Amino acid sequence: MSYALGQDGRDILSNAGWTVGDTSAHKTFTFKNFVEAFGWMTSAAIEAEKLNHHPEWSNVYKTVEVTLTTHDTGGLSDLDLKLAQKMDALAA
Ligand SMILES: C[C@H](O)[C@H](O)[C@H]1CNC2=NC(N)=NC(=O)C2=N1
Repeated sequence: MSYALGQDGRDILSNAGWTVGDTSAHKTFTFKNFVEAFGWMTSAAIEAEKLNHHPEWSNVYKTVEVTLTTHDTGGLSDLDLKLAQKMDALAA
């Protein structure tokens, strides 16, 4: 189950560097090199699977573009916030 993200949750994402739109949040993660980027994606994928909540993302060399949205609800949910916080912690 997930619930629509309120303004408080949207502010948390925004303050953490995510660009928050009506129905999604976006962030560009830049790493030292490809191995760091792909290693982070591997860790983030495991966390996503645990949450049963999956990112839209793409990788070019050391950059990973991430968009989070909840397809089931057609907008941002608490699961997007949870995954964003996991991703940020793993990148720190
Ligand atoms: C059946 C399964 O729970 C759903 O398809 C899950 C899987 N991962 C998901 N990931 C995302 N980002 N949004 C969803 O709505 C979603 N739904």
